[in-house]
Amino acid sequence: MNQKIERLQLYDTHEKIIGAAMALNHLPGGPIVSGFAGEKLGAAVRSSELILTLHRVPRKPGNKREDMIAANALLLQKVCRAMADENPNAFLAIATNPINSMVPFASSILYKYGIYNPFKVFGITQIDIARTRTYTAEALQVSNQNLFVPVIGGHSAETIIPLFSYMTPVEHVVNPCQADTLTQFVRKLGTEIVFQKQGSGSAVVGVAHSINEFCDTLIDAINGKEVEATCYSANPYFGSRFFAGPATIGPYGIVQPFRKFPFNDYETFLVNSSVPFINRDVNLGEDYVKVLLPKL
Ligand SMILES: NC(=O)c1ccc[n+]([C@@H]2O[C@H](COP(=O)([O-])OP(=O)(O)OC[C@H]3O[C@@H](n4cnc5c(N)ncnc54)[C@H](O)[C@@H]3O)[C@@H](O)[C@H]2O)c1
Ligand SMILES: O=C(O)C[C@H](O)C(=O)O
Repeated sequence: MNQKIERLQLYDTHEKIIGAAMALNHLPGGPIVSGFAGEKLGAAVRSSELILTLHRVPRKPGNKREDMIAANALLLQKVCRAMADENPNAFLAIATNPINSMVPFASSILYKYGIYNPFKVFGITQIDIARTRTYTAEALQVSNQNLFVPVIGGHSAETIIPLFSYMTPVEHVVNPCQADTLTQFVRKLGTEIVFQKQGSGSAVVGVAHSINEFCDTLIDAINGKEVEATCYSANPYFGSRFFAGPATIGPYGIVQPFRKFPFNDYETFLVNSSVPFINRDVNLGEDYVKVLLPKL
């Protein structure tokens, strides 16, 4: 349990969430947990400083992340509506896939509701850092404890970009061939888990770990510190309106989105080839607003 969280309000359309909240309350040292179901989404988001979404349908083998927009957008729209009604100043962190489209989708919806703050909407891409770190350490046969590789771009097979030239500690180096092999490997890991779980879900434990890492840092920001955390957010620096990378975040949201710094030729190639995919995904998310809102 994360000791920095004082109060945790869980929401699910299904009543089973009440039992899940009760079970979490049995753990010592954690937050006070309440469950909210059905029509009680407004009560669940009321007075929360951070609203986190990790709902609904994980993809099935054969699906791409972008196939999940229709399955997952409606509930995200409802969360945005509840924010507009109950808690317009909260931070919104989105782990629901497809992140590349869901963040622009939520941003457009919040804009329509008159409460969009681009500095307070985050897509959680931390899992790509965890995977890169683990498998790079394995390839180099070093401890993964202190190893860190920044990962930028987006969260999909075509847009995850590990920056091996910024790996720390600096004495660890991967050669160009290893960089390409690891990049292609890490890009496929989400799909591989979905395949191996045979339609029963996705990387549940990995995302729990990654969300905790991200939220732990974000809570420090909410509590007044200036921190660095990787997220997919509004970003004007790469030729797409959204882009992931280490951002500086403070109590009022993102202070400085990830900016370009010198890339090697391979990283430049990856960035240039990811931008058209991110633009496509951003358009898919924004276009879905036009599909959904007239029906509401
Ligand atoms: N960002 C990441 O790194 C990352 C990693 C893994 C999974 N995901 C995404 O997280 C989401 C969930 O995946 P999972 O594998 O945990 O799935 P899961 O099936 O294990 O969990 C989904 C949960 O959503 C709940 N739910 C369903 N309908 C709901 C509704 N209308 N309102 C509220 N809750 C609802 C279900 O009760 C269930 O508890 C998917 O979109 C998946 O792609 C993201
Ligand atoms: O791949 C998925 O569908 C889930 C998640 O995005 C992951 O990377 O594991």
